[in-house]
Amino acid sequence: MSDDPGVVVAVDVGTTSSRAMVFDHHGRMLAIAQIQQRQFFPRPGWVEQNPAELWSAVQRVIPQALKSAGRSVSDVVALGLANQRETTVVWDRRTGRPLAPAVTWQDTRAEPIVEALAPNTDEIHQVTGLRPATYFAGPRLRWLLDNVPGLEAAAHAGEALFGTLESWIIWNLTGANKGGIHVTDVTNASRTLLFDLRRGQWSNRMLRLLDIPPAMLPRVVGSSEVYATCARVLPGVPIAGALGDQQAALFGQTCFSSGEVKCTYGTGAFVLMNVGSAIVDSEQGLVPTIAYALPGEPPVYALEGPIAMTGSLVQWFRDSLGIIDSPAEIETLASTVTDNGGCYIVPAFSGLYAPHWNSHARGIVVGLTSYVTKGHLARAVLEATAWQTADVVNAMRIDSGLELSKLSVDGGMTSNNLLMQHVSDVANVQVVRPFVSETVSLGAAYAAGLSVGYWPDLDALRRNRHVAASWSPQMDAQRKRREAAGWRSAVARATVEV
Ligand SMILES: Nc1ncnc2c1ncn2[C@@H]1O[C@H](COP(=O)(O)OP(=O)(O)O)[C@@H](O)[C@H]1O
Ligand SMILES: O=P(O)(O)OC[C@H](O)CO
Repeated sequence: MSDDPGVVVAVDVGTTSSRAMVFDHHGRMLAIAQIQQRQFFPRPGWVEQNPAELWSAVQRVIPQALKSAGRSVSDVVALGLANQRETTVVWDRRTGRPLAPAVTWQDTRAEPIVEALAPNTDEIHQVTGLRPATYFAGPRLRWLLDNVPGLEAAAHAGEALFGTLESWIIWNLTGANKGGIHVTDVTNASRTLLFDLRRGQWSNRMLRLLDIPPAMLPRVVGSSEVYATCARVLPGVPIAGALGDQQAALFGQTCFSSGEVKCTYGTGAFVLMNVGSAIVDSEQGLVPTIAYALPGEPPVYALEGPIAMTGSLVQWFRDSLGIIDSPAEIETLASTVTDNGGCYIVPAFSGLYAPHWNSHARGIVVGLTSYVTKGHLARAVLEATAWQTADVVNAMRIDSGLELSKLSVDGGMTSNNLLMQHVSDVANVQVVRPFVSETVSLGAAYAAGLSVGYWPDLDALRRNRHVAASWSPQMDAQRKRREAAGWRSAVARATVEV
């Protein structure tokens, strides 16, 4: 008899791509398959995706990854999911067809709905832990109910369903119109503005405030339990874990203890700190959220600083300005100079998220003189990510009263050494990158593997973690003070309403 324990498959439905990965018992990634997916920008501030395209990507990446790992469906002990959060999907219960485009987390069309919630901000904050913003799913669901013909009536009749992307994918994996289950994991639910963070259930008050028909809501489930078995793609395999991608990264980084912090650098950047079993409220513009919920245990909470624009500023530098041909080139260009030449870029292209939360702020480049070269601009692009991280980490220090000396990092931008050094310098932390940098998928795999007993406990996951690189603060204090003042002044100018 074989003593092969099998493999766990994880799928990460991200913003720019969907990926599937195959992991072994040591948490090693055996194979990855990835498909880029489109974003649509039909009007200023609108960012949509096609739910059918995302589901089709999932259907293709899973078999591709299994094939390149040399494994078959019968080797897969569990499937875990991670997803871009807050993105809103509505579909028809009978046909399984989407009733509208997916309205993504970056979309600001629900601004008027959010503004109308302003008088109730304190109460909303009390219930959901969140302050109204277009970032969260609930207001854009209200927008869809107002604007998609027939949706409101279908929702009241229980024929139209709402979900974030893990709901949509689980629905499809478990049989679409024939018996698909309609669930959402608790970490995704906590990002809707419809969820009572303390009670761990949908909030009747919020549903009334946004006038959301309860019949369209998914059932809330934990992050690490068997929800159902797949009817399609991986027939018979238990779907055993699901988390929003940033919570998955926290889990994959094995930040299981209170005070441990990670930052994932992709399109945007998301700093999450495990705060343990009690909600920590923020005076500093951070977002209390659910980190994960394991079976039979109370939920673990996190404090989050979402940053809207980091890697996407590098993409803009490449695609709109054409100064580089690939993201990796920005490091070479930035290394042609030793500092930013007095130039700062605040990438508030669609406002600023944490800790400023200013939806009127707009992007700004300050300090231009004839001295500034494209090398300085490249540096300013990278430094914008570092300073935004520092702003969030400093807010976390104040809210938590902790020193926060270590930051675990992952995501596409962490291959940039100059950037990682700058993060370490300006946030005054030791930056640590683990060997498996695909921590979103790893976290989803861990949640799924734990619930089927593939891994026995959190300690087994901690033992799988190996550090690949680390950076310690090196910048002299005087330069740091000068540059911090430059950044603060640039942010102040970006937030002046024009
Ligand atoms: N070497 C690099 N230096 C700076 N930015 C990079 C580098 N490599 C990738 N990026 C940026 O990282 C992002 C891709 O990271 P990824 O983790 O795949 O993002 P996501 O999960 O949001 O799709 C892109 O926005 C890209 O511009
Ligand atoms: O798909 P990503 O990596 O850009 O993540 C998006 C976040 O979940 C939005 O909150």
